[in-house]
Amino acid sequence: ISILRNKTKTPKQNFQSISTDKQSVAFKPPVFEILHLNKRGSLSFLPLLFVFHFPFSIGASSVLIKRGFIILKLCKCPICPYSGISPEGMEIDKAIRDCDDRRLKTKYNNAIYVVKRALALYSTEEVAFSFNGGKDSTVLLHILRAAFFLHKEEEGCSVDGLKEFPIRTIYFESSSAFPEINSFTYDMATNYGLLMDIIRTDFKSGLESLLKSRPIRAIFLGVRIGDPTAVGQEQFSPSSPGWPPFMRVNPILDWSYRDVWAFILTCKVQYCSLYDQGYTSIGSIHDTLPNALLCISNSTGSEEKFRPAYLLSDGRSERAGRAKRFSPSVLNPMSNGTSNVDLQKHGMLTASVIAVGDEILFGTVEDQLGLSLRRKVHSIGWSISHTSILRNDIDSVAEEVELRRSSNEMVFIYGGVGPLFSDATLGGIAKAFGVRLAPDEEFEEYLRHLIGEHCTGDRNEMAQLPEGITELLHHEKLPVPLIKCHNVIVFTATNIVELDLQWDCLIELTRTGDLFPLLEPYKSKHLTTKLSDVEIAPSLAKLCLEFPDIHIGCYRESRSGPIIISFKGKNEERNQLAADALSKKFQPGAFSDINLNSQET
Ligand SMILES: Cc1cc2nc3c(=O)[nH]c(=O)nc-3n(C[C@H](O)[C@H](O)[C@H](O)COP(=O)(O)O)c2cc1C
Ligand SMILES: Nc1ncnc2c1ncn2[C@@H]1O[C@H](COP(=O)(O)OP(=O)(O)OP(=O)(O)O)[C@@H](O)[C@H]1O
Ligand SMILES: [Mg+2]
Repeated sequence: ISILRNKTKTPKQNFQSISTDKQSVAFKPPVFEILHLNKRGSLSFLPLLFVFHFPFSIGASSVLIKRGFIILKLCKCPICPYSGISPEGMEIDKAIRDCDDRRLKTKYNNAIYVVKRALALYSTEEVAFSFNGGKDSTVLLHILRAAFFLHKEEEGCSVDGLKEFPIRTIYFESSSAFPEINSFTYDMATNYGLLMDIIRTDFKSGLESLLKSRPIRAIFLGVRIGDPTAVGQEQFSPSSPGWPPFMRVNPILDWSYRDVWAFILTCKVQYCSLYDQGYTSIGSIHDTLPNALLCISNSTGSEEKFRPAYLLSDGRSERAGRAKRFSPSVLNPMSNGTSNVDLQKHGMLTASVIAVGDEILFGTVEDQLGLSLRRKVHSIGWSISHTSILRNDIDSVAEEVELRRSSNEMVFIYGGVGPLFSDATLGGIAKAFGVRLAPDEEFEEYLRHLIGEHCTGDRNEMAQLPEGITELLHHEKLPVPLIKCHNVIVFTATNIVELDLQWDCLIELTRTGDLFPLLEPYKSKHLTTKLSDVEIAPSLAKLCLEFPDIHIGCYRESRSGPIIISFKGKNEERNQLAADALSKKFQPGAFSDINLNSQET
């Protein structure tokens, strides 16, 4: 205003401020000053005013000027001394306090609480904010700014005049990011004075080098419970094994899709333009499309139009526009050009059996299910390539499932399914397939019948299944259906009787449906000998080459006792031929038949 007075050389009294409207919109509130120009003078000062003080947008409609008014709209500007974190951080707080959305208020207060606890635990230099311009990290940006302000206020420190937001911001920039995301991220950095660390390598190595150069101990992330990467995380979760050590702080972990949009719209904060074009969750340009559920169908066949992201009614479909991460051949192991018939003919199908449970791993309980399950799988003619026992840990399960599902036709997994904190199996499977755990209404219905009134917690949380990849296998004899996620079948059995029932139902469903092929069962033949291992070793090695279709195994029950040789194949005659071939290489009577088959079924 003083510049205006000087430029126009209008006496001070000629300008009269007739109204000041400080609007409480989110962030740098535009301040309107309407000045009344008593004596109409030259308007040439107006362009000059723009040049000299461009952060302010100056409106002066000719009508108004004729009537002697000039409107000055004083807005936020990155280089303007009025920029900074105060009082805008408070504008968010005020917007939430003034709204009537009680759920949003609770979510907001919890998120603020988490940030404030983190700021109490770590110094400002020790925390960082991982920002990618997405809607969730946009929400987090504003929560961080508000919480920082509140935290400093509680500490009795003033943040007035701070031009930069002191929590360092990390952005992993990638050439496959949407340009809109990139420019929005940079715009936000400028608008809010974010101190950016731009990293152009992958997350893990980028963080490794960042943590070497900065004293960062905790990183704020906009991860939400529905995200695949949220599986197993809490509001404070140490980074995973194999990652550099830091605390992942997830203040909006419990926010739903609706909560995110309620916040953005209530606080009227800016968000990336892609969300107005039907994108509901944004990955890379290679794997993200607008959400088809927001498509406005048009009969003319012209370009498709999409409604904005905040109109998506069911947040569970948030990631519908994101492509899944696995290849079709892994998705359907039978679709890699080899037909079921071919595979069956050659009896080449392999399965892995995975047990999940600390109690099994540490030997606290005897794992009878594993033995029984391996025999069952073998009895349908499948070969077992691997069996493993895992800790109750989502990352361990995810890693193993990912490895086994891609190298085997089927994976059978048991243990660790249920509502306990230690039940990591379904979360691990979800993570292995790159999907999130989401409440499943159908499964919830079964649980409702089963648990009924005994349920104290949120049944919805118990009924969370890997989203978009789960098939429930119903059988009238089963109180709860079996869970199949592509080529991974989950048994919920906790003892042999339950496993027997689940297995029998599965086989019945397989016979009637097309879950997986049932193959010609293996047949075994066993010989025993008192010859030493050194004596028989060369002949056995040769035999393996002569009978590649037969699995020839050799073991002993005690160091000094006889050796047992097993022949396992789909054809009894071939087993016999191999056994005869071995016997012929030694003195008659060196080997005798032994019947062990009763143990095998
Ligand atoms: C700051 C930061 C920390 C991360 N920490 C971990 C971690 O501790 N463990 C992990 O498995 N992934 C970690 N990630 C990777 C994410 O879980 C996830 O893979 C990544 O955000 C890519 O997700 P998208 O494929 O859905 O885009 C981290 C990512 C970021 C940005
Ligand atoms: N490239 C990245 N740079 C910095 N942080 C990232 C990056 N990608 C992911 N993050 C962190 O992980 C969180 C979750 O990522 P996600 O892809 O779900 O983005 P978002 O912000 O949630 O947006 P949306 O779900 O709409 O894609 C982000 O909020 C952010 O904290
Ligand atoms: Mg997200």
